[in-house]
Amino acid sequence: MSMAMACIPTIDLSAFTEGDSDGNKKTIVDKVGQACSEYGFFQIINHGIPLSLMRQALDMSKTFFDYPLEEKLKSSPIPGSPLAAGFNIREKHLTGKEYLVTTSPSSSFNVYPANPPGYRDLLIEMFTNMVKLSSTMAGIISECLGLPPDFLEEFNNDRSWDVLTSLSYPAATDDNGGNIGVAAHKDVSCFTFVYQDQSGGLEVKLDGKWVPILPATEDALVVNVGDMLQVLSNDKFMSPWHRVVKLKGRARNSFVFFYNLAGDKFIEPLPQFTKEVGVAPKYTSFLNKEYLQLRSKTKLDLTAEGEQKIIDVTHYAINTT
Ligand SMILES: O=C(O)CCC(=O)C(=O)O
Ligand SMILES: [Fe+2]
Repeated sequence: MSMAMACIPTIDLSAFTEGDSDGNKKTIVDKVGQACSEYGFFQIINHGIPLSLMRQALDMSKTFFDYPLEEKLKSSPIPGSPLAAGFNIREKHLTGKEYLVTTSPSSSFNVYPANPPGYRDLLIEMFTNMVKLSSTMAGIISECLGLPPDFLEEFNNDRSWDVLTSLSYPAATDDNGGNIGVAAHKDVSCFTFVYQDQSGGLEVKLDGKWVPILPATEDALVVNVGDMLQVLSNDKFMSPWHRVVKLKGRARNSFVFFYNLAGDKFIEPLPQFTKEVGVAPKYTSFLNKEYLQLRSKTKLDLTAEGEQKIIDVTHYAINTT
């Protein structure tokens, strides 16, 4: 276990976030590329998001989730809102998990909690910081795929589909639906950032075994590849199976940012990984929104052990045999 844990690298981004020589940037690009193709997971430090902001956001998030349900329900999503921005409690009876969704500050659908005072501003600041970091990461990932540095950001220049989720998981007890907080799944995003508290609980499946991803440092962010990068890169990068287990005696809080592709985009493997290199595409073209809808119908939390029940992006795989 400890050997496998050591495999998931922690990558120092300071050459990108603080300005540094191109030589150091190249080393980072190589490390990210290697982590993306081997594990689909890595952690980043010196990523430019201040620890004080992340701490405050996590603290206020705990305060918010500790409120009585009636208070939290005041921030319920506007009916018909596209990304369910606001307080959600969908699978409470199964996992005890609650979450608050924030989308782009320019969206009119966001529902920000009125309390605790200042939480709204912190959510907006977290979102804005995550977007800025995702732009840096999109550049790094473009480069490690051998694409021009601005490729992904130009391909995916609509930030209205990005989602910041603040999550609250209760401690595991014998009577609250077992130990699963989020069942095994792969993210539908292009890539994802996770800011987790010090509890642990996030796990990635490597060589058939669940491996914990403990925060490397208090300000470390976990990064994982999502389905969209898997499809665009024609499987050069794979979206990893992961899950969250609840911990005995320890509640858990996290912030997750999904750098998503626009819903009205048709997605298929890029010519750079197919036509131009003489490789057959592994996926048919599909409308992202359609896939997101399919996925939102599958209840991740209902299938604690059965990852095979979840519709994933292999739904669009071309059968080459
Ligand atoms: O809460 C976490 O640490 C991760 C949750 C997760 O995997 C997800 O929401 O997709
Ligand atoms: Fe996930």
